[in-house]
Amino acid sequence: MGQATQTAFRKAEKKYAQRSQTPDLHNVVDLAAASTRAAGQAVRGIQLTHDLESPATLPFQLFSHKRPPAFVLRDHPGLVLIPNPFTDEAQRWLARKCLCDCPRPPNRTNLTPFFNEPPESMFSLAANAPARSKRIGCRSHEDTLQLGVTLPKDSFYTQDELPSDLLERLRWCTLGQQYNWTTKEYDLGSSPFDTDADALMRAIALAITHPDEASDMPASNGYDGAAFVSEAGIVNYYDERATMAGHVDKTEEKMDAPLISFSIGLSCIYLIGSATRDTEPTALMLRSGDVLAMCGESRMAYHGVPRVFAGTSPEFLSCPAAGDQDKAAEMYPEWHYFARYLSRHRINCNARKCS
Ligand SMILES: O=C(O)CCC(=O)C(=O)O
Ligand SMILES: [Fe+2]
Repeated sequence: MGQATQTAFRKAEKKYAQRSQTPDLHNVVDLAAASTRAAGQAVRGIQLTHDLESPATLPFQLFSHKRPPAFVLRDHPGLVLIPNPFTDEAQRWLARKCLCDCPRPPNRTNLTPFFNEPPESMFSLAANAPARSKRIGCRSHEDTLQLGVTLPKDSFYTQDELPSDLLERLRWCTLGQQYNWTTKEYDLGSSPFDTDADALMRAIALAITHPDEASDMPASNGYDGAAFVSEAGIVNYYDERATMAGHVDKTEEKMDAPLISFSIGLSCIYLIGSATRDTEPTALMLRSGDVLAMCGESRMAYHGVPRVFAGTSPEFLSCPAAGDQDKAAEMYPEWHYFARYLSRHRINCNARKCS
């Protein structure tokens, strides 16, 4: 696509993706850096309408405040941002969930069509002494074709591989109703949505219900959060060079419910535009723990991740001993495996109600 026909969204993607020099972050809305244009002009504070309650099943607090500060973007009605409401232990627990519990059968991953994935996640295998040296078998070409994808050109996907090498190629897993990236439909059956993750998403949906009642801003979220259930979700795994191109999530049958997400690990630039690629998007700095909800108008908006920033994972994730004393520790591999991964990756977990 030539310069003249490039959309405003694409231009912004290129600007933040370029690596030859540090991108100009002057216009990035960054709630943790008060010096940017963001703080005063781009966002407006809102009151959460319900307390953020931890699921009763958890032996520790998920949220550091019941009513943490929350914001909407003035130029993007319906985009709600709750800067990291989690305790450090909760972030570590969420990371463990996203790495050990989510990317395993019956949930599908980007590796599913090519490898006979064992019941454990690649992360758990890579962190386990006898398992880590055992190669995972690749599928036959017939099997791969039957699973509805084309055969890869990269020979990596046509030979047996070590769990640690597969982990480096893990890009996504699907939760609940399984999304088919080829047909762009939820037509690959369903697996149970993790109950704790669903409880967390519901707590957020409830807390952001009607935040604009008392203001003259356009309603940012008229959806009744009590009706929210996580029916489908995606966990995205980004290494330091990974990006997600601009898109609209519109497969869901009904689009009135918010799309809710949290991110763990490295910071990133998140672009949020409008219903067309022709509007210049707003760039947000998303940091570890940040919660984003796309409600109302912004549920239909183009968005993407053109840049992940190396070296930005917080100490309580990237320090090898950080999680050794956590309440969840005994169920999972030693923390130093997570620390190594989280110091080089960003994880985004999102949930949608489809019907
Ligand atoms: O990684 C993110 O923050 C965005 C993910 C996303 O847009 C998606 O999974 O549809
Ligand atoms: Fe998306």
